[in-house]
Amino acid sequence: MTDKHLEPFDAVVLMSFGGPEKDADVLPFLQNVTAGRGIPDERLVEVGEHYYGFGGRSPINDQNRALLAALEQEMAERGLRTPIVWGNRNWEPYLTDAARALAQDSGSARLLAIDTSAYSSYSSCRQYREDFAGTVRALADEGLSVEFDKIRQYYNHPGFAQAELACVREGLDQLEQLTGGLDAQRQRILYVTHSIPEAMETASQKRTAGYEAQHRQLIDWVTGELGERAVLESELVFCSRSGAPHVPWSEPDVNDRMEELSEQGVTGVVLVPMGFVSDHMEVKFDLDTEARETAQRLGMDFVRAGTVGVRPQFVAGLVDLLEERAAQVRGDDVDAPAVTAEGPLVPGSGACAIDCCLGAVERPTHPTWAV
Ligand SMILES: CC1=C(CCC(=O)O)c2cc3nc(cc4[nH]c(cc5[nH]c(cc1n2)c(C)c5CCC(=O)O)c(CCC(=O)O)c4C)C(CCC(=O)O)=C3C
Ligand SMILES: [Fe+2]
Repeated sequence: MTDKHLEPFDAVVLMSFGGPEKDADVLPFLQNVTAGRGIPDERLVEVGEHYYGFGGRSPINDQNRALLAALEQEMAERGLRTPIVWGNRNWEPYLTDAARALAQDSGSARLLAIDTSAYSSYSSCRQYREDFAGTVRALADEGLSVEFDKIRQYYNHPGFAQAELACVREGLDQLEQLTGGLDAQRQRILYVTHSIPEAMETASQKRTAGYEAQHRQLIDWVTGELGERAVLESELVFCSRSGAPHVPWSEPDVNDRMEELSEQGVTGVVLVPMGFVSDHMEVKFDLDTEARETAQRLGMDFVRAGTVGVRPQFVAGLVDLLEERAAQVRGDDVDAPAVTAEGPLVPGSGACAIDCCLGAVERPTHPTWAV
């Protein structure tokens, strides 16, 4: 096979949230996450307990190690020789350290980033671009020149969408096995994503369909693909709200909705964590622990569907997106497939422009796409 490179990039960076690895990491990690964000202390204590309950170790880092290895393998199989590294916002390995290591030899590096979040919002897109800006500045102070670009938000890329569809199909199979058959009257699919503040939702609508609407578009696509298997009604619910009680966040909460549905005679649910690419702490605690307890209390049949994780369609889709972005930056003609009406959210276009997902506070982002 001939060697290929993702020209003009020197390396790929898998960019994620980061998480603690042991008890002693939990507090400093939470301080990193919440610096200046106005999260009530009670909420921090509560979230700290979630991590201590899992030995102080977030599942997210091992999941990123697995994703990194899967991406490496997929790139190698395509003959792509561009190196790939991993960097985080809130814990080691930090993005700035990963970028420094890449730039140290030649004094500069041009990096193409994958973020581990699929939808458009400040938390899931723009904030990562602020991190890039922070790294660019920090390394400039050290005399190193780094530049970032990123792949598009991929909630409607066929790779992610097909992998999500596979998760839903498996979840339905499990509920069917558990209860002896799917029952349109008494069972529901609950698609779950991370709740965000209403102001963040509004900001996400500036240049795209918006965070919530993107989830709904993908749900509609999945429902269509399920065909005759689309027996159960489905809806979108939220988890992991963390703001002060008087600040509005996306609703309904998954537990509240399960209570309501139970009162209406629903006896079984499949939870599909479509807002998370792997089984993060939110999935392990808020769904596998808390929502499962809610189901037990209500006497409901409960299935938690998988996340896309390292499913081959998802991993191959991410590498397709690397090739797509590199081609766009080179100015080559390239197909940008998408399964929903919004179409591909091309970086640098309106979908991910300088004011995309910008809320009340403006902090510098990188790349500083002007359009
Ligand atoms: C949309 C979204 C995603 C999905 C997109 C993406 O993946 O990026 C996401 C991911 C994650 N969030 C995570 C952890 C936390 N998020 C917090 C706080 C917040 N999240 C928010 C939103 C999101 N968060 C928001 C609006 C806040 C309020 C404060 C703020 O505006 O920043 C807090 C503070 C305590 C609390 O209040 O919960 C923690 C500890 C972890 C790691 C989990 C692990 O360890 O496995 C992951 C992957
Ligand atoms: Fe979060």
